[in-house]
Amino acid sequence: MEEWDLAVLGGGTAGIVAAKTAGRFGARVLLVESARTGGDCLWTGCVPSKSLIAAAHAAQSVRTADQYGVHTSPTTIDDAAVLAYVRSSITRIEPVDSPAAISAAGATVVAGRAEFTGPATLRVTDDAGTRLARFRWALIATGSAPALPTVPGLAQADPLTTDTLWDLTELPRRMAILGGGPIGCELGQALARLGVEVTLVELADRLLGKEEPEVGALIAERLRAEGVTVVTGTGVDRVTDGTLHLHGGETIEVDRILVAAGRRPRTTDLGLAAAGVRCDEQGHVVIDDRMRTSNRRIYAAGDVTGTLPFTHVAGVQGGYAATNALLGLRRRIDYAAVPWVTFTDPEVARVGATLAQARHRHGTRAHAQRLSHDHVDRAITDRRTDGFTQLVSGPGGRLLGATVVSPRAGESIAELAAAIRRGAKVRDVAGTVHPYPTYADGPWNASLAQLRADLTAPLPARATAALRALRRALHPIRSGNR
Ligand SMILES: Cc1cc2nc3c(=O)[nH]c(=O)nc-3n(C[C@H](O)[C@H](O)[C@H](O)COP(=O)(O)OP(=O)(O)OC[C@H]3O[C@@H](n4cnc5c(N)ncnc54)[C@H](O)[C@@H]3O)c2cc1C
Ligand SMILES: NC(=O)c1ccc[n+]([C@@H]2O[C@H](COP(=O)([O-])OP(=O)(O)OC[C@H]3O[C@@H](n4cnc5c(N)ncnc54)[C@H](O)[C@@H]3O)[C@@H](O)[C@H]2O)c1
Repeated sequence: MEEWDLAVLGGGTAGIVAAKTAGRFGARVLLVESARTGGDCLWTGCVPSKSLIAAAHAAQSVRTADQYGVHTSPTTIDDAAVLAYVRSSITRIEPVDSPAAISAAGATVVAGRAEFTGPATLRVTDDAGTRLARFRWALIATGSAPALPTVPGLAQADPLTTDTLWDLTELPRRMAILGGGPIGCELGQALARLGVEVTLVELADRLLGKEEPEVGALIAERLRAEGVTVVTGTGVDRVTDGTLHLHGGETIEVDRILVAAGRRPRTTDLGLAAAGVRCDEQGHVVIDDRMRTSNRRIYAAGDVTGTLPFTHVAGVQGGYAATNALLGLRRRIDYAAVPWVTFTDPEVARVGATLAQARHRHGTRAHAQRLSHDHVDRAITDRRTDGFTQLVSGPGGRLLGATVVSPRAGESIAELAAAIRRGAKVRDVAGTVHPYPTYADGPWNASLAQLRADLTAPLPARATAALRALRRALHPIRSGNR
């Protein structure tokens, strides 16, 4: 039977980073991938969606050029060319995630399905048959797949998911999207900008329910202004012949349905019971802060764990899991300082606690400083004052969380993540000089506003008055030119 230091199940971001890390340590590493290395991010997630968003952004820039005095002829969208552009981005990034690149880092890549047969053994099934392998450590990195809600008639309507959307050769004229989370909002806006008549249906009362409450309303308003029909607080009762029947009795006629209603972990048929690996009620593999499962030889990383389902988290978890297993280290992620971005326009960038979460923990000592981007010069020169920055602080002015809504908000959030990671205070952000005029003035101006507010509190105000009086006494104004 083959023997490996580390066996990796799944060749998405988590698996690839783990395999490359372990390979570079000189370990004997096996990576088994059942579909194509690169996983969700490369083939069906981040890369195609951000490319579609780039095309949609170009269309919108042309459409709104008039406001800057730039006059253009009506925009025409060439669906086939847009979709070819999306595929070209995948092709450009794919070599980094290819079997050749993973092998070059010292790991062995096998195309096949992996499943545990015991606490330290695997079965790998490929075209040639099955083989057994023994491992010292293993990493479960099998990711997640789109979840289909149980709506009568939905499955028969041949709904699209983000697994199949990218296979289209032309865009439908009318599309309903079920789910107003990051996928529904990002793709809903992009598809509408590319000429699709989009209806976005969200079961909950607001879009982007994990963000600060005002974010959902702001994004809904923006989507509506761009022609998207946004329906919140209602679901779909059934689907018949291209018609969605909503809870309230309203009907919507569409050509295609895109389901963006969350994801489920890929943990069935992995032999987890035989391996002694525990899952939670949703099927996510339960891990501790070192990414170890209930079987101490087996680690898990990425979407399959149900922690924060983002590529950057999957990669770091994969790298740390490999390091912890092979070198016996105790590397942990500081989840309170992990940022993420929803790539709508404006972007919604977030790190750490919302105000409600901070209040839950610190009561009235938690505080939010909010700044409208009406006060950010770059937003004014770009005519993009529709965003805001909110800094959430706790006892002693420590920064606990932040939300930035603006163009390029994703670029502004990293400094706030670094500040939270360092345990910095809002006044530390204020004390850092930022370049003018940038969208980073949002966080900076918010922190300065907080500092000004703090200085008007009774104690600092008295200290300032005392210092001012002392300085006046020491430096009297003299008459004449001496
Ligand atoms: C439309 C969309 C847009 C997104 N945009 C962003 C974004 O902008 N930024 C961001 O950070 N995140 C984004 N995400 C989330 C991101 O794609 C995921 O968090 C990330 O890809 C998870 O990586 P992973 O390695 O955990 O899983 P995956 O990438 O899903 O990889 C798992 C791999 O395991 C393989 N596998 C499964 N079972 C087996 C088995 N038994 N044996 C062998 N192989 C197996 C699968 O084929 C797959 O290749 C987006 C997701 C979607 C759907
Ligand atoms: N920019 C990014 O980082 C990015 C982009 C896209 C996706 N992702 C990740 O991918 C994952 C999946 O995204 P998602 O948007 O599918 O999931 P999600 O769970 O974040 O949102 C799904 C939404 O669908 C709604 N919903 C559920 N059932 C419904 C129904 N029957 N009808 C109408 N609405 C329904 C839910 O209330 C929820 O708001 C997320 O965890 C996200 O973090 C990240």
